[in-house]
Amino acid sequence: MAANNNSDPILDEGGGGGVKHEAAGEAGEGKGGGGGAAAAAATQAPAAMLPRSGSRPQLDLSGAAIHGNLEDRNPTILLPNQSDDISHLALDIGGSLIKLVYFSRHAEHSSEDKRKLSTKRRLGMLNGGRRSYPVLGGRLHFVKFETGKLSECLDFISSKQLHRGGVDSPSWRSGAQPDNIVIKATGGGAFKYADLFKERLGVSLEKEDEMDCLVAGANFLLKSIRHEAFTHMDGQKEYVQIDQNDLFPFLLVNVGSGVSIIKVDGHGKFQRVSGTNVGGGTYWGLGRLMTKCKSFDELLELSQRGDNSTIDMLVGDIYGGLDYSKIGLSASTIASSFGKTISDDKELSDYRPEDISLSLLRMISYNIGQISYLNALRYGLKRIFFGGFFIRGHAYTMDTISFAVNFWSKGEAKAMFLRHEGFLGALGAFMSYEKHGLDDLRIHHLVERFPMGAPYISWMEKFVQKGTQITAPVPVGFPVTTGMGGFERPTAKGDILRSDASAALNVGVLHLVPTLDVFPLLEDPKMYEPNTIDLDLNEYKYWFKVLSDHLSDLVDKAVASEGGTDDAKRRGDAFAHAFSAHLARLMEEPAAYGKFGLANLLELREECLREFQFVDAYVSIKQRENEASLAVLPDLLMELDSMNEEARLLALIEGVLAANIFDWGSRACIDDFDMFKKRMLADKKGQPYKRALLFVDNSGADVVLGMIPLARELLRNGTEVVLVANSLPALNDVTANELPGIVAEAAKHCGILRKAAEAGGLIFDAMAGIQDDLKDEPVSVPLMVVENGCGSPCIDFRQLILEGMGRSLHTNLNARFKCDTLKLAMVKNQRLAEKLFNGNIYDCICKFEPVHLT
Ligand SMILES: Nc1ncnc2c1ncn2[C@@H]1O[C@H](COP(=O)(O)OP(=O)(O)OP(=O)(O)O)[C@@H](O)[C@H]1O
Ligand SMILES: CC(C)(CO)[C@@H](O)C(=O)NCCC(=O)O
Ligand SMILES: [Mn+2]
Repeated sequence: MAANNNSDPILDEGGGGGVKHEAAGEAGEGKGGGGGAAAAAATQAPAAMLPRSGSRPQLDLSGAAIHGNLEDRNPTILLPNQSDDISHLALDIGGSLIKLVYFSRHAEHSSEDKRKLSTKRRLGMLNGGRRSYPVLGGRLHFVKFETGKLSECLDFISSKQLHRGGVDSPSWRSGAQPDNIVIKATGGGAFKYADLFKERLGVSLEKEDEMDCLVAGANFLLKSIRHEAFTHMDGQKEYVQIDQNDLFPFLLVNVGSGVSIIKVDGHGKFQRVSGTNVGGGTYWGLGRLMTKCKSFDELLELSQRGDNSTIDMLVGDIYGGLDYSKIGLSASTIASSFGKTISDDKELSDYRPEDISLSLLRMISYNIGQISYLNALRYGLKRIFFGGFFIRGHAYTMDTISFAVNFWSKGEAKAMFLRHEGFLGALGAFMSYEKHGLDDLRIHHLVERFPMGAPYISWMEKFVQKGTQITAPVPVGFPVTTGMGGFERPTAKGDILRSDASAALNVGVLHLVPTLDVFPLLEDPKMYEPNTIDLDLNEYKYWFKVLSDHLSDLVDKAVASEGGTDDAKRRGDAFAHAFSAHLARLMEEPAAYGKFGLANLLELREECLREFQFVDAYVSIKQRENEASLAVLPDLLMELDSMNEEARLLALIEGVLAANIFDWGSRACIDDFDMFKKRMLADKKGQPYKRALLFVDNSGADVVLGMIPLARELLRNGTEVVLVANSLPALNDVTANELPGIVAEAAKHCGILRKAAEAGGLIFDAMAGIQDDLKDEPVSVPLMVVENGCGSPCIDFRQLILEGMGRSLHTNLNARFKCDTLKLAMVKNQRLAEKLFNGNIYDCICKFEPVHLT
């Protein structure tokens, strides 16, 4: 039988089984599947399309008019009442920083030709004028500016035309000048700078209450963003699982320039119960005066090398080196911040700026923690969420606040932090646009695809210029907390303070993917975890090395796929820098972006490529492999047809697994083939599967000689087949756009495929004029193609556009479904084979999991 000779070009360790065995030395690593494919079959047909939310922006065609020359072939159509492209920007203008949240819709890729578009139309991917191509939904970006540099912010808005809905918006393209653009804004600056915005950008700021916005933003984040909240104690970050039904009440402490303390009882139900004027502005203000630091980050960084005992009066200083244990104070506890400076006969310049900064930071953080606790106590609250940019993701700040809360509450109350810490108000203002209908977003509608950080994406041009300056953050010491209310002096190991540029990597660009939903056939969506193995630090190191080793090869391919132009080279460089920065960031702190599995890591790379406008790095490689495989398909089909049914089924499964390399000593580490065969042969006796979902993986032999023949067998048995493929290119994975063309080619050699593809609307009269004998092929069940909503080598079933089973090794090996499931994969990674099965590279998995009817 035919060899399944292709492999994932980067991920598979062996560089491919069978014919194209490029020696195990090729460093790629496996996303797992040789066939890498899996099929799920349901005796009940699942719902074809998930319902869309009713409150999404609708296309408002009223008053539509042609704008420009009527003789043009494609004149711009002006939709004066189409508002959802406008409500794209919201601001929070605080005393120290301006925060922007803006939404960018993805335009159809200009490289997308008409043929592809018409394929999509046929596949129902264009939905009543609204794009449903998932990654085209849009993104939420987060950017901040110093309030003192307001004009930079205005330039940014203006250069991106954010106030007019972005450069892709109809109003921008048509050159229309809506005379009354209104932008939601909160924070004091919404009042203070309203005139300036009108003057410079011609926009009116619609003021939203600051506290309303803080609460709306916090509630939204806690409800919709996975791994948003975390605790930080003794240098350890831990994500908190938020129970949606048990979120309220909580205390929200926003540490901006000043501090607001709010008791939150529900959506829109809250009370500002306290505040303190000793906040972020105090630390930065006093710090600037006393240290001559030029930036907040510089001040924070200084603190990391500080020793506050030269400045603070400690309990031990007062008690002659002793603890005051009777009231629970250790000798190292600060008795009086800055107290030591009263007795020394010293000038400011005699103190180290490092020590000053640390004393200040401890004083203010501790104080905020303590006041927060007291307010929690007032209302009997156990959970305190801290936001605001004073936190700055800084380990020592968070540890100090947590320490104070923990110490004074005797462990009763918990301090938690938010990844989007400083953007609560801006997000709340953004949410207040009623018309955009984001209010009912559920957790899987907003996918933090990967956190490039706004500066990287939004100003790619800038990034490209500055790319080489972005260096991996340098670890520096951070103080470790000890018991009894005190902190020891900083030790050499520990956390880091990142430059502002790389700190932006902390916050992800949120992709709004309105059509995504949880796969309805998952047995238990709550318990579902796509990643088969946890990435501990060792695993991380291993994968980072693999990905780093492949980077230059990938860049070469990506640049070549864009014609090798200077522009492509520039983007290739920028991609390499950005991706390396992410890897470096994750190496230091694997949890920096929330819990991060292998699937996320691989997706990050794909997303990163797309950010730098590499649409499909493997396009020509995929084409070549498809053509080569299609050329041998007729022979394979003939060979298969000459076999008896049992032998054919085995050959088909082996075909998916590239089983010819069994000869080289590989074995099946999971082998449920006999069970599967039994079920399949029972098909014949009148209970064929109604529908099977085949999750296809690689282009070339994998899909053409593996999955398509398997699909054909199912069709022959009367089972409808849905080929589920990636929505966007990822490595050499076949995409939903490419599949119809491949199926049409394959159908030239096979009546079963042809009739089924016609029944499924995949091909129309493709064979008109071609005569062959279809008498033996009474198939009328359809063969269909759907996209899965993914653009990654792995699949997360919480984020799927349609039903299906998943790639079956790195992700989903352990996932359980409500339908019979067959997971087929070849383990093309020695490490994984050993870890999971005590097996070897090229071992195969044929895992059949029937649903046991009870
Ligand atoms: N790059 C930065 N520049 C200035 N301050 C920063 C920076 N990064 C973090 N900070 C800290 O964050 C604080 C501002 O936080 P935030 O943006 O949440 O408040 P704000 O909205 O400006 O203030 P307020 O809400 O009181 O009006 C600063 O006072 C400072 O302590
Ligand atoms: C005045 C605001 C609300 C402006 O954001 C903030 O800076 C703050 O809460 N300051 C503390 C004021 C107080 O309650 O003492
Ligand atoms: Mn603020």
